[in-house]
Amino acid sequence: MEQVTVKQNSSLNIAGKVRDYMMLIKFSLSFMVVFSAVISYLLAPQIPKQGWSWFHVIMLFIGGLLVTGSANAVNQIVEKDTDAMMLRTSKRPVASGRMQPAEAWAFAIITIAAGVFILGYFFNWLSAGLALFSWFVYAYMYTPLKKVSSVSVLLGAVPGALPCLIGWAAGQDELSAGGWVLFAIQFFWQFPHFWAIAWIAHKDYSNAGFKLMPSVEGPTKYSAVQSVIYSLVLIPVGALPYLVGMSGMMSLWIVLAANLLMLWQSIRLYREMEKKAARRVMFTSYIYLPVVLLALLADKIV
Ligand code: HEM
Ligand SMILES: CC(C)=CCC/C(C)=C/CC/C(C)=C/COP(=O)(O)OP(=O)(O)O
Repeated sequence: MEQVTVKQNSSLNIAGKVRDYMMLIKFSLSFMVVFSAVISYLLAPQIPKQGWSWFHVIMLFIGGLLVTGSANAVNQIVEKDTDAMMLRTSKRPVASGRMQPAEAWAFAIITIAAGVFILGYFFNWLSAGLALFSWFVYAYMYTPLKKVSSVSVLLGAVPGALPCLIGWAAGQDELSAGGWVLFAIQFFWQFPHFWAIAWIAHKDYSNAGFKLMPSVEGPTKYSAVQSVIYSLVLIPVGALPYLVGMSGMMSLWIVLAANLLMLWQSIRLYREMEKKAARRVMFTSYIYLPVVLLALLADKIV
């Protein structure tokens, strides 16, 4: 009997540890961040010419996940006290005390080193350097600035959009127009994405002393109109891949439809001014990015 409980406990501990590390790297968010880098890599013109391999796709995914995971681990160490004050983040491993900061630091240092090496060795040092820069801006500039001013969101959108340029650079070994176009789409997308989340969690954020929405009062008409404006900006920006010759008519219409949906949901938020409407914008933002990126890739393959 004793033997069985020891075995059960150890498998429970392992499962708990895995769950903690998945939370430490914010797996779902990091997965999407790296997904955007991989699609950008496959969209780089060099790739079909050189031919692409599953090995390189997997190595880019692993390298990107290590770098992004490290960035999120540093973020959660730095924000452990404020994470503990918010319902949404209080169960995170470092904030809850299940994981010591020293362990999270060890993870963050090993993963950033491994991630940058993988990108540099299997792709090029341009993409590796960009990833390190993105890691630094997110962990050491955006994160500390969050409690100072909502300008932090503008700053955070840079590392948030850089995965597109990192993926492009991994394929092209240069920062050409296509990479910047993908960067621009992901850059502007982040504002309606995040402000919808901040709208829903405004009370949580204020309790922890964060000022992240366009207006200090949080969910106001001014904040809602910002989402409408950025959703409007996404319409011409979303046409850029077609205008620079990266994609065709099929994705042009799909991206336009996705942009109009984002705009419609933002307008409904402006009209209704309720959490329900903010939730619609948030879920639309989750669907928007994969739809747009996959449409651009499909246009290239088909
Ligand atoms: C200024 C930039 C951004 C900010 C401030 C931001 C903020 C957030 C926050 C606070 C959440 C909620 C996480 C949770 O539920 O605990 C979230 C969720 C998410 N974000 Fe963003 N985000 C940004 C950029 C991005 C980028 C660049 C991507 C991907 C390319 C992304 C993808 C996601 C995904 C997939 C989720 C859902 C994760 C989940 O449900 O656990 N976000 N974001
Ligand atoms: C390649 C590379 C290193 C990319 C940068 C990493 C990265 C995770 C970018 C996402 C952008 C972002 C600001 C997320 C929100 O973090 P948050 O701290 O506001 O979220 P939280 O409140 O849930 O902690």
